[in-house]
Amino acid sequence: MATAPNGPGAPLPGAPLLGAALLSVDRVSLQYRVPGRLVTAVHDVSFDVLTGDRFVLLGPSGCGKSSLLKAIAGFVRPSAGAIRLKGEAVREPGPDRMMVFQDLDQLLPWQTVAGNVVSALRRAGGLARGPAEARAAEMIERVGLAKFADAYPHTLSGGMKQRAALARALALRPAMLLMDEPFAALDALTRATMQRELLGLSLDMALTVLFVTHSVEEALLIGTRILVLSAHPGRVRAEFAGVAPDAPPAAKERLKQRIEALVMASDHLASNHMGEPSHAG
Ligand SMILES: Nc1ncnc2c1ncn2[C@@H]1O[C@H](COP(=O)(O)OP(=O)(O)OP(=O)(O)O)[C@@H](O)[C@H]1O
Repeated sequence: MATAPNGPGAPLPGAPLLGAALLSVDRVSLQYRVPGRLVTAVHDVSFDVLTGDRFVLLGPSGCGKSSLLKAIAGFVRPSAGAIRLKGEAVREPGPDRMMVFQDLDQLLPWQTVAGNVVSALRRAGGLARGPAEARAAEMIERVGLAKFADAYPHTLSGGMKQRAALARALALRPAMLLMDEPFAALDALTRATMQRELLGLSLDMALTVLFVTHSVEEALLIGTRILVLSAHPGRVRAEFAGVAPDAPPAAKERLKQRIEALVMASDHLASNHMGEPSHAG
């Protein structure tokens, strides 16, 4: 486990009270078999996510962030190491780990916003229609989409589609919300609004969030902790405690510069080692 250079374990002012390790990623490597070779996506990665964390995986394109999230969601099996949620090995997808993707078209197009949430609650959550409809209405209200509960996805803006996807994920009351660059496809203004809303929701609902991004600014805005991965294949470079929202701008800028320098150094290292050790025959 990497140490946090700016104060390991110290809770941020205004941050949720962090609890015990909810998720443990222990020396995980992920490989894909493609014709004639193996592609190593991440190598020997370890970290813990605590209850109440907004834990950010930060790294350049191709460093294996999405692959790690997919493995935690249970879609991809590690080639080495172990992933445990509440001490139990993760073997398959489950409603305790709901994912929101970057893709703006992750809703079922033939169902309304409410229909999408109710379907998920009935299928994955095992709820009867009545309770599913009540819980869906509550979540849709929470994400600010009450007036659009009966709208079909193609009539919604990108931000509204992501709100609906968030409502669907949160309605299942997952132990952990997995977010794979969920705001990357939105315009800058909507992205900033959604980031603020996610922070508000995570505090109101005491969410545990694992958030993937390649934006240092977004990582600093969202993260209570930030794990920096090297370029392909991803390895842990360092873990940082985030900055409190009310921290002096100079403190934020200093941390931003340290993280940016690390990300740039990783990129540089990777481009000097092209073709090395990521691929094995
Ligand atoms: N299904 C797959 N089959 C083969 N290789 C894959 C597959 N998925 C990902 N990879 C490879 O694994 C590596 C990591 O990819 P991944 O998408 O996890 O990175 P990422 O950090 O999320 O990238 P980005 O920020 O661009 O989304 C890349 O080299 C990619 O080509």
